[in-house]
Amino acid sequence: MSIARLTDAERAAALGTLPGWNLREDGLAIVRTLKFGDFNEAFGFMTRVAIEADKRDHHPEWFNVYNRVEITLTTHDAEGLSERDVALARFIDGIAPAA
Ligand SMILES: C[C@H](O)[C@H](O)[C@H]1CNC2=NC(N)=NC(=O)C2=N1
Repeated sequence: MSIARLTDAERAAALGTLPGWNLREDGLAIVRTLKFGDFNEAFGFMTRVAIEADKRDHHPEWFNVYNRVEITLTTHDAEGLSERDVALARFIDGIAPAA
């Protein structure tokens, strides 16, 4: 199933509503780094994201060391950013610790 890549205008509008996220250099993904108190908190968060991501069939690319989680969201099917990335970013923001 294919999904549309956001237009430049749609992408800019979405980023304006996602202050924690930055556009990757190539413009094809959004990224956010989160810090937690310790590994247990970080992995608990990752578990909640993983369960939701699997329900959505939309999965993050991520990297974890101890209390740090770097998340990249992109849509392979769209070869870039889609509304599914924006939706997952909003879910993540909803369970992320206050900055
Ligand atoms: C076959 C399967 O539905 C696809 O590979 C899904 C799974 N998870 C996915 N996750 C992300 N981030 N992008 C995708 O395009 C994607 N596609």
